[in-house]
Amino acid sequence: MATHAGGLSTGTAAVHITGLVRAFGERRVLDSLDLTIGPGEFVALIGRSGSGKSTLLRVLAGIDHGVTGFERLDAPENVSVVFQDARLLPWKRLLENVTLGLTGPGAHERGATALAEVGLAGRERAWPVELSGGEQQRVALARSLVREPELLLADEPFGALDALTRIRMHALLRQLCERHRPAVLLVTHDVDEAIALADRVVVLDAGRIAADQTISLPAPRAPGSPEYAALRADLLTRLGVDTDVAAPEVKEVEEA
Ligand SMILES: Nc1ncnc2c1ncn2[C@@H]1O[C@H](COP(=O)(O)OP(=O)(O)OP(=O)(O)O)[C@@H](O)[C@H]1O
Repeated sequence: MATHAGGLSTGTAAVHITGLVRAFGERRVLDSLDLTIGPGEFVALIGRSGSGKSTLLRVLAGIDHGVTGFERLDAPENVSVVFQDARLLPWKRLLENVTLGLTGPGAHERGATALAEVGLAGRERAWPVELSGGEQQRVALARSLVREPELLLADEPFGALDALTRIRMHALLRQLCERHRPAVLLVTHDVDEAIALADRVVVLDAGRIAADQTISLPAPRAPGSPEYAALRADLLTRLGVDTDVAAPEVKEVEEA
């Protein structure tokens, strides 16, 4: 991508954006946006529908080439993206899906190891159609991480999964990120998902980062503690949600 500096060295930020503008016609969806993500840092991006989350992700992924302007736009060249749907090639076996485009020696072994890391050891020769939605997303994660990206971009990766599978995927993603240490930008609508996973939660509003909250709660971050409830309520308020309606379970905890 022409606007990417690429190839940042260790110790500098994985992502460094200042003054980013992305307009569609007259409408500035991203408006002088500033954001920095450190190496290995896990940042969750939340914001109202249409606030520009996916647009920002597409810019960083190099998929959106229509950036209107910026002062600085540094992102690594080695970026992997995971979407809500796994986007596996149905005519290729799992191992081929994971290793597609991989060059260098040991691609086969690296792919098999990645599949094992996501709990799919021995399924290398299976076809995507034989897998559940959650299993397909595991393959998508393996395909992303086998490339050892400096930056992992994830756009609602668990949005189509049932609640139980989503919780399992949270644990898996956290574990994989601790092992591979990519910088992560996770777009999510789910405030609880953001708090469960991220080192920082940033809120996108009116084209800019309106809030940037470091999450210092100890793991596992189960809802229930007053600190969790306060953080959740604060983030929901920033999203314009009435927290009295949105968090009945928090009220019950407080009343108990
Ligand atoms: N190619 C395009 N042409 C015109 N407008 C666009 C285009 N892509 C996005 N937009 C507009 O930019 C705004 C931001 O879209 P984007 O998909 O980034 O929002 P989002 O925060 O990811 O939304 P959601 O949470 O609903 O997925 C929306 O109003 C959308 O209509």
